[in-house]
Amino acid sequence: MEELVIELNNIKKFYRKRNRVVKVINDISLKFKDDEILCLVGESGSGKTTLGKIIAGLIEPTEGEIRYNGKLLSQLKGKETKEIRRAIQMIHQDPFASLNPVRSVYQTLSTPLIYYKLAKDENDAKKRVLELLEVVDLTPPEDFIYKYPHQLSGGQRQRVAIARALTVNPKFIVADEPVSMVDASIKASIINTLKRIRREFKVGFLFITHDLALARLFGGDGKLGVMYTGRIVEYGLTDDIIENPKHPYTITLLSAVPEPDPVVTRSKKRIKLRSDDIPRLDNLPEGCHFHPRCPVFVEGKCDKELPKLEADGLNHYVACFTKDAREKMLGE
Ligand SMILES: Nc1ncnc2c1ncn2[C@@H]1O[C@H](COP(=O)(O)OP(=O)(O)OP(=O)(O)O)[C@@H](O)[C@H]1O
Repeated sequence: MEELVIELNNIKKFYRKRNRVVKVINDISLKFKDDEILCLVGESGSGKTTLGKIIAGLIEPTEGEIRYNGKLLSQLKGKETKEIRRAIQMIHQDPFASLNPVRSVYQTLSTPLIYYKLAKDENDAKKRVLELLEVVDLTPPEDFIYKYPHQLSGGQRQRVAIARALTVNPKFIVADEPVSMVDASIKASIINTLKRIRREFKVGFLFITHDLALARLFGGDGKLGVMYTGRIVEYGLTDDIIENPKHPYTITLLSAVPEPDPVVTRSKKRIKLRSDDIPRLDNLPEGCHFHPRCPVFVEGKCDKELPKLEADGLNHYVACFTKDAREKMLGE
């Protein structure tokens, strides 16, 4: 496969809980190539993980379609399906849960190599596993290859999970909050490893995080999608959105990012929302989902109509009726 184009058209994902419908993803359309860097940010419960799993083909949408190089998963032949599954790998949030406790690092990493016939024999598999451990900065690799998960720290386990994703030479990696559960002191070092992997292997990423500063650190040169209640409310170039946010929710998120300089932090305008409550996904408000909290909401409009994600500038898309939200919220 030369190039992989992933296309999501009007994706929805609903779960039924008792008698209620939980609307986790509410009409998302996106198109991107496997060499792109996309970050998804949003509060807990906004649907980031669910969207990541849909992209990786791990869960099916309730409505809408996902196409890989123009084809639906259901239209792919056996070999093609296997190829897509191999091309898109996922790194999960919790390195403790994602590794099998009774399998050594060697067993974890050699199994996919053998399954996909990427290693000729055991010797070849061992050589490749040692190389992969070097790639994820577990050095010297001989010290790690026969260890079990309980003998590794959280950060080391996450590095093994990254190596596992790399075993099958993926084209695109969905990294779901890959450093949220590791010690603060090693977050930056794992991010640096991922950035090097991005460059060296020319692999694209969907990087999921609730932390805008981290999105910028990893994907400042890529694109950013801001999610709220299962919708993308702002989408565009990461640096552009951070410098020039247009959606009231993005503006609010950015105003809450701490600055390294305490003087700047103190001088930053704190935005007062009309409410702090995130709407329930089984009882979403009519109109714009953000309107009950939005400081610039327009009565009779925002509580009645759901704004679409539309172009507002070059490569910048916003789902909001108010075009000067920043001026109104920050006085800029
Ligand atoms: N299998 C499921 N059944 C019912 N509800 C689910 C299921 N999976 C996810 N949800 C709900 O969907 C919502 C979005 O979950 P998701 O994990 O995608 O959000 P998220 O933005 O990644 O949040 P977090 O940062 O906390 O992981 C949550 O309210 C969650 O409880």
